[in-house]
Amino acid sequence: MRSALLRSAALGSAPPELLTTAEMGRADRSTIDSGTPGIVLMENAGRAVAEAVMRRHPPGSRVVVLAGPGNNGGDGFVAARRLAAVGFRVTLLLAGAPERLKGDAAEAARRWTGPTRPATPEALAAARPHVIVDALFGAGLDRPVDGLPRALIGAVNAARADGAAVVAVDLPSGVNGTTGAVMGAAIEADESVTFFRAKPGHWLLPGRLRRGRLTIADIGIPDAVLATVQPRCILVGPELVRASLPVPSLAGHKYDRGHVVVVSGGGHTTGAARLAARAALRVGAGLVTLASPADAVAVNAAANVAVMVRQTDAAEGLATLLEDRRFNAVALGPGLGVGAATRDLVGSALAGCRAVVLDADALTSFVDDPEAFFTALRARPPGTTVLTPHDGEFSRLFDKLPEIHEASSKLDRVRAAARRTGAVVLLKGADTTIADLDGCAAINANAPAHLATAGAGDVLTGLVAGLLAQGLGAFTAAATAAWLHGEAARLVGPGLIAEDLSEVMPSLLARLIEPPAVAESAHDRVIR
Ligand SMILES: NC(=O)C1=CN([C@@H]2O[C@H](COP(=O)(O)OP(=O)(O)OC[C@H]3O[C@@H](n4cnc5c(N)ncnc54)[C@H](OP(=O)(O)O)[C@@H]3O)[C@@H](O)[C@H]2O)[C@@H](O)CC1
Ligand SMILES: Nc1ncnc2c1ncn2[C@@H]1O[C@H](COP(=O)(O)OP(=O)(O)O)[C@@H](O)[C@H]1O
Ligand SMILES: [K+]
Repeated sequence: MRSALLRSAALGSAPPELLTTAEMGRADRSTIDSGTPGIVLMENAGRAVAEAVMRRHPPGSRVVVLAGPGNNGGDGFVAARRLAAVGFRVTLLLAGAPERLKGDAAEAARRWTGPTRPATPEALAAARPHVIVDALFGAGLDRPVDGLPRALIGAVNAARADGAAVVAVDLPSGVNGTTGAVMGAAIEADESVTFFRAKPGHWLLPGRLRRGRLTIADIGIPDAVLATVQPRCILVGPELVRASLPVPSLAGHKYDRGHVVVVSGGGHTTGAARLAARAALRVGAGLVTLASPADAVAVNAAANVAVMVRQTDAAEGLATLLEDRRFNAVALGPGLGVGAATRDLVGSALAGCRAVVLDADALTSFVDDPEAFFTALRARPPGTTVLTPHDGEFSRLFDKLPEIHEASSKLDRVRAAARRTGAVVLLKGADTTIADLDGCAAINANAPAHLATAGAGDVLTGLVAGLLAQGLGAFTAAATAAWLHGEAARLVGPGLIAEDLSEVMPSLLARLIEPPAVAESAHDRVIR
């Protein structure tokens, strides 16, 4: 399933693969080794940057190209030449000595025939630019910025605050393309023009907040290099979701679409499980049952119609219920409370091979002895378990582990957690990140900020469970659910409350799922 999702990446219109800076380096090298000279790639990159400037600014505008000492600076020299050729008033400021330029960047500098001045904050301010092309650092940024580069970054941001537009080459200087981290200081761009594929740092926070609009330019690197590079991370998008969503068969029945059990909290905390249960049903599970402690049965029964309610007393009750193998996905955590009773319920759910999604209190209940929990998770069949922590739950459970403590990005933290638990881990947020045991990862970035509202996470748990019940593997279910969740929030818009998310699911799914072709009958023709 997971590999199907990664394969289906090729079907989408916006390329979903996200390349680390190391992977991008391999893509460049592989293209160059196949006969395209590096200077051709650089010329194409610089032209794409110049075109981005031309799209929004008239000739005659004052442009400062701030070029750094590497190939990012080389792209800047090309952009400067192209902009000057069509009437832009270009000032080229170089950070570093011209004789330090090497290879393609040195060649691009030779092709620039205008003056090259030393880059200083004063020179930048004196040029009074309408537009700044930020070609200081791109993929080669490998340490925190300090000294002159830091002062230059400050000067660019000050000029932007005064009205200059900033177009970043590849990445805003100071943003790490692989991790999205700001390395000491970073430029704030209005647009970033990157090449071949986006990088994780364009989508992970805080990099995403610095890059402005993202333009991905074709610079002549063929898609075929992806077979060599084998990227391990994708951006979830509609094409991937469309390819993964289960389509019910005309000949099928509700049990073909799975039966979800959502475990309810006690009489005063049933809302979270109800939100999850309704979402599981809305996303297409054939049946959903709320497993309720005795004191919650009445309230759950009164508040549900299509969702069924069964009394299940504690962990033993859940274990007995789950002896019926038709219950093929279990969701638990929301509203359960933290403690031994929840740990026991999780134990009942994890026994056996049905799919399980654990959220909220089902995670927090294990913070005092995470190792026992991880051992139980690792014993499960691969691709059957999803954990959906928010930042707080993730930190409580994982942050004591050195490999997670030391990870340099959200992507690496989630990958390390997935490796440690064997489960698919989905770490929520504006840059929701999902990873599996093998390091396959996905970032989902379509969620609007108003999705951060009480109960939204419970709905996500239900969506994951509903998709697991319909047979999706854990990675695909988690990635698909995250995108549907974000998109539902966008459809509802500001004012969203968690209940709304499930209610827009039908119109959202209708846009994604092609109904199966129905054989036309004679009767249909007569009526027409
Ligand atoms: N490869 C290709 O064919 C193509 C590549 N393309 C372009 O190349 C870009 C990558 O180029 P790149 O690898 O040369 O790295 P780049 O971002 O210019 O920076 C390296 C320089 O910065 C320096 N430096 C780093 N950190 C620093 C710090 N904190 N503070 C101070 N200095 C620091 C570092 O210095 P050093 O470590 O040597 O002291 C080195 O000199 C990529 O983003 C894209 O725009 C396109 O043209 C398409 C074809
Ligand atoms: N700034 C944000 N932008 C977009 N989505 C967000 C943001 N912050 C949180 N979310 C999303 O909102 C949901 C909140 O879930 P969670 O924290 O579990 O809340 P609850 O426990 O109230 O259900 C998650 O899906 C998360 O990804
Ligand atoms: K840059």
